Amino acid sequence: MVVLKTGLGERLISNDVEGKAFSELPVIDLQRLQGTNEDRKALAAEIQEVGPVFAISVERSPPGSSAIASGFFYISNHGVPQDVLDNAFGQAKQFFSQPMEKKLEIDQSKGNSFKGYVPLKGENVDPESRGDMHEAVDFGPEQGAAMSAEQTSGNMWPSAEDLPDFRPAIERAINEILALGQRLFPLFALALDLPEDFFADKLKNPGSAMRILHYPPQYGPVDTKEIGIGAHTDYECFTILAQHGDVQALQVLNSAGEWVQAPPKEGTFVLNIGDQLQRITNGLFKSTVHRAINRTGQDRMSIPFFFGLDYDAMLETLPSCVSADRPAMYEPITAGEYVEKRMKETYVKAPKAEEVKAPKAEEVKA
Ligand SMILES: O=C(O)CCC(=O)C(=O)O
Ligand SMILES: [Fe+2]
Repeated sequence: MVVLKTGLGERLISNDVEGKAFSELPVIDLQRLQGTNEDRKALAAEIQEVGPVFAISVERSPPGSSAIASGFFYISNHGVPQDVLDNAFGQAKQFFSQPMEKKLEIDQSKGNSFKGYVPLKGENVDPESRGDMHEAVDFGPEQGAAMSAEQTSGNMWPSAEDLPDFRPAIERAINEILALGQRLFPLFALALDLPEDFFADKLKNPGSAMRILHYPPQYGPVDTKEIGIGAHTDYECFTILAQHGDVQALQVLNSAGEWVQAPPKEGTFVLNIGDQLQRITNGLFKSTVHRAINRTGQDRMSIPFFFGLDYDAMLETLPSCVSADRPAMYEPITAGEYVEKRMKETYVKAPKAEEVKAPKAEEVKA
């Protein structure tokens, strides 16, 4: 076991690379989201239940804590049409297949809002690691807010001459998944025994981002300090993750500190809880530690959508999550300030990226 430092404290993790085989991880069927109040309450109860069964965290919990939901499940019947995701992945493949100089036309360092292209090893989510073995391109909702006065909200798009269908496909995916996040949030309110619309005034313009990731395969012995994406928690309230095809790479930390595989499941997204929900619930909802290692020999793509509160909303501990033996653990901070701080930590530690190349199978074998 080794200690992982996350943005919200330390967690113990095993240093096994392969991870435990996939065993029953919960699938929550969202069909009933459109149903009666009773249907939605029953769904919220399912979200409460995944906590104790799939307690992800072995973090040193405060006295008297009991995780309501520790944060990792699949969602089915989510209402995002499959063709929206297929088109987004199709366009993503075309984007990543371009020559490096084309991709660097929208290099993230050209803007100041964490949007645009990030080459292999251009970021590093785990401070103990040496850079993540993926390339990525980041976008936000077109009408999105900036995280802080220092920043803009602007997206950078590849040229319409090179990739004419890219922007419409990606914007459609952003809009659909953003709307799914808005539909899901009331369930989390219900799971906290709050009125469904409790968070509505903090979700007028959710501080959100959608990434498209490409993980080249890694061969031979894999150093856990140089994997697809190092062990980390996400910064927002929850992440809605689409995985492309049938390529297994995502691993989630279970309560024993072991890595459990989370393979793609047709027609589902993976949903994991992030730091903002952990903060406002005073740790009742756990921000799930996860990572990705692509050892399949195939290229992998995924699209995480990070759904957070409005950047100007205050992350304040809910009074119902505080008690005499469970004092508030986190200082109030705006959602934008929190995400910006975590993003800056992620990018500054990465090595300079220009010349990092994915290893080829034959080079490793030689
Ligand atoms: O690609 C994946 O499966 C996970 C991506 C991820 O954890 C992230 O971008 O935060
Ligand atoms: Fe993540």
